[in-house]
Amino acid sequence: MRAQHPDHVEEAGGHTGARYIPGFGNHVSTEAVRDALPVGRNSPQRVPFGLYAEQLSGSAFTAPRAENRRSWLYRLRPTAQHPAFTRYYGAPRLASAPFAAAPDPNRLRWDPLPWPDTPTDWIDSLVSYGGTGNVADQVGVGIHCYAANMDMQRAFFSADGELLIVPQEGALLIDTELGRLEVAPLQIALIPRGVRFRVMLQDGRARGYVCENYGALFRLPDLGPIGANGLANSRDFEAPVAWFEDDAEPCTVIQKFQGGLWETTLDHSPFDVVAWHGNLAPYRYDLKRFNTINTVSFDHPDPSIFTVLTSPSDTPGTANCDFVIFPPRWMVAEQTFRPPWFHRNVMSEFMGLIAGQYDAKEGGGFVPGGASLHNQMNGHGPDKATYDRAVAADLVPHRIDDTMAFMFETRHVIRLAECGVEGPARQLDYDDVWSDFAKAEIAR
Ligand SMILES: O=C(O)Cc1cc(O)ccc1O
Ligand SMILES: [Fe+2]
Repeated sequence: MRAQHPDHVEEAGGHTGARYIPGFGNHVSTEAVRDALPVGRNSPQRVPFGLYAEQLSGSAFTAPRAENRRSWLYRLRPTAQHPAFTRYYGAPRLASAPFAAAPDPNRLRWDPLPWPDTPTDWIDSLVSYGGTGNVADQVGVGIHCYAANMDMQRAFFSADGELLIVPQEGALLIDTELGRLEVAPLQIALIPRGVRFRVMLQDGRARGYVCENYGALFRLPDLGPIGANGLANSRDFEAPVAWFEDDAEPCTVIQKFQGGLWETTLDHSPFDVVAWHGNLAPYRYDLKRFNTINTVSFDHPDPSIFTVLTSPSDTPGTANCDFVIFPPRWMVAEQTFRPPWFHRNVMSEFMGLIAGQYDAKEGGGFVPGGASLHNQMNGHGPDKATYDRAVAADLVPHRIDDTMAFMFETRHVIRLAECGVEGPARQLDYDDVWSDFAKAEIAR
């Protein structure tokens, strides 16, 4: 199976055979079998090889052109060919907004999710920490973590939103209907709503974070005065080339639909798309390619300068969700308190740590795989160890290295799922990181 098309560049496949097409939201064409892709029309009377043409919509048909996202898939069998879905009662800790618990204003922090003690695949391992908005209104996000130790032998899709997957430990091979993605820690994957996929664990086990975006599709942020280049560059997002299985083994497909899980069993592989074209695709992106921009004079810029992807809301500049990272960078600000400042934010902040140490929490407690939540208007910022060091520091240029924290920042208050409230990983002493600050004394 080899993708052949003159319109795009394809990198050589690694040991998994995954190959990629660069560019975010580009209109691409890819075929795993020569001449499988119809030319000049989306739905010819007779598709090459008798393949079935199917449109996959990521936006309403009538969405403005700049917002319009869809792809055409050419497959061995129509997706419609499946028995009825029945309720699935696995993945017991996966849930959707709105969550019933009363919104909690407290600052919260969690240790990493423990590894499962029985074989657990990616889908069954998902634990919802919380979410915003309402899945039924296509507003808000679900925030989940996974800690899995078994390859998925089945396929999954969320009808409720696109999935931003942030691996923290263990590389993933994500087989999707549109092709295969290799995604290691410090890379991310973005899987469109409805696209079926399965997650294989390249290192035997894997842990990470998921933002399930019920709202407007993630896109690159506007750059304003930054100019035409910078932050996450479009060309560094990679879509997979077409890849398919011609497999008559039964395959269970699980879908998440309005918060509920449903399953059916196909008598064939759902990964049977031989060719596709369009601008709705899964992507991977290497966070190490982020062009980090920061102050070269004074003061600590707002963290929006580190936005990788944004899902806008109906109010300009006020995101349904921003995905923000805190990558390695030089700190050179003069006469400045360099770490994150104390603040209260109208937006709500869920943070995770992929690697290393976060520059607001030198005192410990926020470790790779862990998480924290600072909801709307609730004060937070550097811990005491960070503060003490920063006010005493000699402000020579200093490189923050070997680190990668991230934030899902949303305009809506993050309500906790049951596992977020009661999960064994919840730290009960988080408030203490701010309890030891001495009162400032006014000299009279
Ligand atoms: O709270 C946090 O640690 C995230 C954060 C970082 C920063 O540099 C400025 C604001 C902000 O919310
Ligand atoms: Fe913050």
